[in-house]
Amino acid sequence: MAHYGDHQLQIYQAGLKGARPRLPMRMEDLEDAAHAVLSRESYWYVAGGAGEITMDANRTAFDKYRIHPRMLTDVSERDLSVTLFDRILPSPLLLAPIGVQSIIRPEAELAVARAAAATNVPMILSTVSAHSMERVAETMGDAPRWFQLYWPRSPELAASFVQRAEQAGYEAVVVTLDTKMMAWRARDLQNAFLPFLNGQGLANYTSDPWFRDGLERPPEEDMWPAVRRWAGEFADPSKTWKDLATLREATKLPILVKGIVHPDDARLALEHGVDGIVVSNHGGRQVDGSIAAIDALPGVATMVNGRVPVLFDSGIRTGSDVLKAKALGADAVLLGRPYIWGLALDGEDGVREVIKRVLADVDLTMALAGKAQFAEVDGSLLVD
Ligand SMILES: Cc1cc2nc3c(=O)[nH]c(=O)nc-3n(C[C@H](O)[C@H](O)[C@H](O)COP(=O)(O)O)c2cc1C
Ligand SMILES: CCCCC(=O)C(=O)O
Repeated sequence: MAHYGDHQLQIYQAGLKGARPRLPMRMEDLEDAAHAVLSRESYWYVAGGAGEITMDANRTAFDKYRIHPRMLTDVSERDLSVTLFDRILPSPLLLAPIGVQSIIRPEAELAVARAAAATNVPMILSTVSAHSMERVAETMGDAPRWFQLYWPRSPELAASFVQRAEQAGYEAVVVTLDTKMMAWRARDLQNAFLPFLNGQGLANYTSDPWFRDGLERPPEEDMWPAVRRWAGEFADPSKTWKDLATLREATKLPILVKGIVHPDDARLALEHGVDGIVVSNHGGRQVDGSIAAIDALPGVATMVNGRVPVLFDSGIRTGSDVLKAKALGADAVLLGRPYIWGLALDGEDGVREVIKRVLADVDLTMALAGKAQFAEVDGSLLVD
């Protein structure tokens, strides 16, 4: 039986022929290598946060939780699969929605989509992608994909987005709640860099009939009216829980909410009929000084109590992070910045390689901790 961990042997075997890994193995070195090839503006747009306190805490908080390995269990046949919304996925990993990937490479989300499809890891496409959701879907065949919604001000545009997504074979809608506006981000302000203002990341808007209708000039001739309209449409700070009902009417797809860190919001989300929750603090990019995402997970998971899937992101870098998140109540996790470093360094191949490494690490760490089934990892994996 093939296992994700076999990737380890492939790397050693290539070494026998004198080949060293193309991408640095340690996550920190991977990020440093990406830093070296990207422009200052692009690197900091991805690496930066709303200050550094929560971004750092997202990593260091994992250290508080320690795995307590068990010996002499049969781990010869391992299974990392999870079932989400009736689809069996071979692993518990999804790609977090990351917008405006054209600042990294022009092929952007198309390269990521191909890597996701090749590894059967669902891609969650951002609303603010550089390529339209239809174009991305075309590159993916039947491979699983979800659509992340930045919930526009106009109900017409919101409905159009989710219906286009449904039409293009996206299997779930992830509504991001933590970005009603962009945080104060010192790195980007220092670089005076906001890629949307020169028209990047607007493909889903400029390809939308409703959005185009309201423009005095087509974006192909003049991007500025589209940018202005986007700035007005992007989000609506007046939205509240009751508005979820209008989204619910617009699509049959499962709706998840992303950005939940408080158990009371998990309760409200359930009361308003969501189909899943993503515990996330947006990688520390929105509220600096807020709770580390992994510390928010147990309270949310307890509140949800298995009624809907709970996903987790913000700080996932290694196999043990994935296992800790599962032990603390997540059904699956989203990988964020690391795949962007893979994209920066080696395009589609780089993204695929980063995914394979994380999954190899999950597989080996799980086995060495004494578990054969990811689905069976629970709180008993951790030191009390
Ligand atoms: C450059 C960048 C762009 C992002 N764009 C989006 C987005 O368009 N939609 C969204 O819901 N989250 C977005 N996020 C947040 C990610 O989905 C995810 O929550 C975050 O990256 C997790 O933190 P980590 O990458 O440090 O693990 C973005 C994150 C980064 C780094
Ligand atoms: C306008 C916000 C878009 C991208 C995003 O979510 C981020 O940069 O964190």
